[in-house]
Amino acid sequence: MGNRMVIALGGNAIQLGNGSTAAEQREACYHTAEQLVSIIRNGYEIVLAHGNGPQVGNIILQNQISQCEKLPAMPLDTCGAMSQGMIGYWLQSALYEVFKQQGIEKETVTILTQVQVDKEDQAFQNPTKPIGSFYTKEEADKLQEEKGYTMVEDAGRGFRRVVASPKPINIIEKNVINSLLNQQVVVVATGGGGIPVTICGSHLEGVEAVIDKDFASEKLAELVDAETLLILTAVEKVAINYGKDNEQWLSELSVEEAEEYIKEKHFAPGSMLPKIEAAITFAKSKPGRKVIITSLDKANVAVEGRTGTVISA
Ligand SMILES: Nc1ncnc2c1ncn2[C@@H]1O[C@H](COP(=O)(O)OP(=O)(O)O)[C@@H](O)[C@H]1O
Ligand SMILES: NC(=O)OP(=O)(O)O
Repeated sequence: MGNRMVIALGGNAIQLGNGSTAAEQREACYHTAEQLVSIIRNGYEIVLAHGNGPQVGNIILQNQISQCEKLPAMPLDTCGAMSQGMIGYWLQSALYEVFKQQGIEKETVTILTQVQVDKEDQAFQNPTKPIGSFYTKEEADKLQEEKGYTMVEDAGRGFRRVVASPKPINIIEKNVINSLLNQQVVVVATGGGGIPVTICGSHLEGVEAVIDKDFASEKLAELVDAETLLILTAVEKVAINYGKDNEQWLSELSVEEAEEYIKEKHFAPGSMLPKIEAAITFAKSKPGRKVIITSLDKANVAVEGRTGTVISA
């Protein structure tokens, strides 16, 4: 098996600030493709995973605004599938262009990915995953009353809808993803954490949830036997005492240290915490596996070992 890497793209790889038009998000994806090209050129077998929080929330809203008898709103699993197709298209198109410009003979394909979850997962009783736009308190109260949404305050930035976020158990399309990697194809997979499904006999049942993309990327990295999980976000390194006077940026983090820092609450739930939890799971899953957390613009330098936070057993 070659040198495999799963790259989990954070929100800013697809959407910069509030730029939510197709042109603006395509521009962000093009920038992402430019940042990743030298890693791809260096011979890694790459799977790109990505989030979908803002996009799936917007698809749901578009569905509801246009809803009428002849245009029924689609359920959340189907909206998740739409977001995978849309973002996969933008990434495929951006990589096609950058490969052509740089004379790289590679193809990219997006796999619509279904991810198995447990229907008894406690997450269904306690929705925690913020999706879509931010609202004022008054707007949030109205949505809660009219649509029955659960709305919560999100890190001082306003109110957002939260949905269930069960843990990924298995990736239904793992074999085809592995085959494509063996053929040196760049694969976009498990977008938006994957489409959550439960297995009911011979039937896959889509469920109303959004899986965390860091946990899904970790599962994917295990199932394709990757050596590295590269988590790209908005910060160059992980910090302890983040945002405080005694903030300390970390270059290396052992699993034991990470577990201790979680207990001391150094990582914000819903943002850095799932990345660290995913990193611990992956680093523990097999000797030699490591996770790098860094920013999109430092991805190359971090893969060369010159920045980022490396988490290993
Ligand atoms: N301990 C920490 N160290 C570094 N960043 C942290 C920490 N705790 C919270 N963060 C915040 O978490 C953000 C990453 O989470 P988020 O924006 O949700 O991820 P994503 O890039 O996957 O969309 C960082 O940009 C940073 O603002
Ligand atoms: N599905 C998911 O985790 O998306 P975000 O990373 O955009 O929140």
